[in-house]
Amino acid sequence: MSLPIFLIGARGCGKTTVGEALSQALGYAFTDTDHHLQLSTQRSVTEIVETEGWEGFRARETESLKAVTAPRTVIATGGGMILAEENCRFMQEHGQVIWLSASPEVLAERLESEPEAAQRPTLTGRPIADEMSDVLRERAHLYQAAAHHQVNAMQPPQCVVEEILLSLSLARAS
Ligand SMILES: Nc1ncnc2c1ncn2[C@@H]1O[C@H](COP(=O)(O)OP(=O)(O)O)[C@@H](O)[C@H]1O
Ligand SMILES: O=C(O)C1=C[C@@H](OP(=O)(O)O)[C@@H](O)[C@H](O)C1
Ligand SMILES: [Mg+2]
Repeated sequence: MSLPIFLIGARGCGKTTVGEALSQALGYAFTDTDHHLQLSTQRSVTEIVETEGWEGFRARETESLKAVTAPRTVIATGGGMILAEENCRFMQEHGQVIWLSASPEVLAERLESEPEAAQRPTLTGRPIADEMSDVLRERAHLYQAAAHHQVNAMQPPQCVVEEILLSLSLARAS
């Protein structure tokens, strides 16, 4: 199988961390839509949002998704990639879509210990634990609908990788 693999899920679920490890396990390239955006614009997510608003960032995110999609590539997407129907359709049509699922409590704990403010400007203006509850309430059904497979992201990264590999090989066998 050489189709791209798209990792989706909320901020802090491990798309970037697990994506790198998964790409090594498969001998695939690794790319991250936010990193691509930062490199191509020479600006951080926070800077883009400050100058162009979330609307501007979301339009650029869609372009970034299309630009990085290639065979034998693991693609870590930004947490809001599923907000546009167009992005969901594109990922479903071009590859395998994996949702890294985690509770708001686990996500908030990870984000509090490593906020990476330049990558993650606030989405709601609320404290991080409340924000992650709000975000999951709004988006869980979108992650679910977009994904071919859901995996438990509340385990060590290498175990998440194993679970993804298992889902993909089961999908191949069926
Ligand atoms: N499976 C995991 N277990 C524990 N910590 C994790 C795990 N995955 C990611 N992290 C940590 O959570 C934070 C966010 O991870 P990251 O990969 O940037 O998530 P995302 O790209 O989904 O926002 C980082 O500090 C990372 O080290
Ligand atoms: O959830 C979101 O809307 C966002 C998540 C971020 O990516 P990560 O999920 O990699 O943190 C980044 O794309 C941007 O701050 C918006
Ligand atoms: Mg990321």
